Amino acid sequence: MALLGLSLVLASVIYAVIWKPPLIQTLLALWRGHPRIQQPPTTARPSPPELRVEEEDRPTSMMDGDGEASSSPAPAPALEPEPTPTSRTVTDRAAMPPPFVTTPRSARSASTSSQTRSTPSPQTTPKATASAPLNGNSSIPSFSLSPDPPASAAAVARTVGAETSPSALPTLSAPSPPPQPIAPASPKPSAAKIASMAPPPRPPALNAINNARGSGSSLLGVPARGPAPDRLRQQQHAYDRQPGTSTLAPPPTHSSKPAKPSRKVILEPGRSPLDWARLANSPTADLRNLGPGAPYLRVTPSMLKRQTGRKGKDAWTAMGGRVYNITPYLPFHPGGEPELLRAAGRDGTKLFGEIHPWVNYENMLASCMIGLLVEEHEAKSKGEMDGMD
Ligand code: HEM
Repeated sequence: MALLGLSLVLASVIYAVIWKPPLIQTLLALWRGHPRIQQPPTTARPSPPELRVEEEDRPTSMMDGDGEASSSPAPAPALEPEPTPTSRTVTDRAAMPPPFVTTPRSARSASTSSQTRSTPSPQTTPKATASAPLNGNSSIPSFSLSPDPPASAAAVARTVGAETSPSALPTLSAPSPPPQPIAPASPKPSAAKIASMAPPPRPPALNAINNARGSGSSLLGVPARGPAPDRLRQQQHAYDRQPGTSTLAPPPTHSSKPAKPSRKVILEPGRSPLDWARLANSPTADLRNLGPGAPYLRVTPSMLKRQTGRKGKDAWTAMGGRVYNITPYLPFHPGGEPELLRAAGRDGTKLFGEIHPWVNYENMLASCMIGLLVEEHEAKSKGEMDGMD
C-alpha cells in the first residue's frame, strides 16, 4: 500500500515535472484569475488581455523555422528548459517591442527589413491578433518577426535584447537626421549681410549628409536609409534659393559710400541761392562789370592771370573754356569766399570738378560771363587787350 502510494506520488512528480509548464500555468491562471493579465505592462502598447489568455489556453501550438504553424502536440516545452517565473518576466520584458513612440520610422524599417522574410503578415507593427496564434507558446508576438527562431527562451531573450539594444541598432540611438526645414531657423539676415558675398552657413544636417554621401557611407557606417540623393540635392537647391541666402549680392548703391563732412559756410542774410538767382536774372544788374552792352571778349591766359580779385580788380576764372567774373558771386558761394577765390585768375575747371561737379555753373553764372578763353596769339587786337587792363 505504501509502495503504491509512493509510486503514485512519484508518478505525480514526474508528470508534474514533464507537463509542468502548461498544466501549472493553466492552473495558476485559473486560480489567480489570470494573474498575468494584471502584470504591469512593460511597454506602452500591451497586447489585448483576451488574446493573452487565448495564448495560454493554447500551449501546444508553436512556430517552426519557416514561420508555419505546427499543429502537433507540444512536447517542445518539455524538451526546452523552462525559465523560472522570474526569468520569464525578465524575458517577457526584454522581448516586448520598444515603445512605439520612440522608434523612428527609419529605424523600424531598418530593423524589420531583414526580418520580414519570415513574417507571415505584412504588418510591420507586431499585433497580438496577427502573430499570437502563430507564436503558440510564446506570449510575445514580436518573436514571430525573427528570421531564425531561437532554440530557447533564453536565446529569445538574448536575441530580442540584442535587437533592442542601442549598440545593435545604431539607427535607434542616432537615427538618420530628418530633412531640415527648408526655411532656415535663424533670423532674417540684415541688408549688410545680404550685400556681403559670403553665402550663409548650410544647415549642419545637410552638411553632414553631404559629407557622408561624398565619402560613400552613411553617418553611422551603415547603408544610408535617408532620403534619396536627388531629394537631398533638391532640398539643398531650395535652400540656396531662399531670399537673403543667394550669393548674388545686389549692385552697390551710392548710399553705401561714406558721406564726407560738409564744408558749407553760413551765408549772410539775403545771400541764399534764391537771392542769387533773382539777382542773376535781373536785367538791370551789370554782373560782368564791363559796361552796358559790352561784347564778349577773347581772354588770353595773361589777361586772366591779372584778374585775381585783389588790388581793386575783379576775380575772373575760366571753366570749360569760358571766362566768368565771379566777384559778384563771392558772397553767395555756399562754400565760402576764400574757397571760391582759389580759382581766381586761372582755370578753375579742375578745382570745381573735384568738389561739386554736379553744380550747373553755366546757368548760375550766365550773366557773369566775360568771354572765351583763347591762346595768346589768338587775340585779334592789341587795343582790345589793352582795354582789358
Ligand atoms: C565759380 C563757380 C562756382 C560755383 C557757381 C559754385 C557753386 C557752389 C554751390 C552751388 C555750392 C553748394 C553745393 C551744395 O549745396 O551741395 C558750392 C559749394 C562749395 N563750393 Fe563751390 N562753386 C564754384 C566754385 C568753387 C570753387 C572754385 C571752389 C574751390 C576752389 C569751390 C568750393 C566749394 C566748396 C568747398 C563747397 C562746399 C561743399 C560742401 O561741403 O557741401 N567752389 N559751390
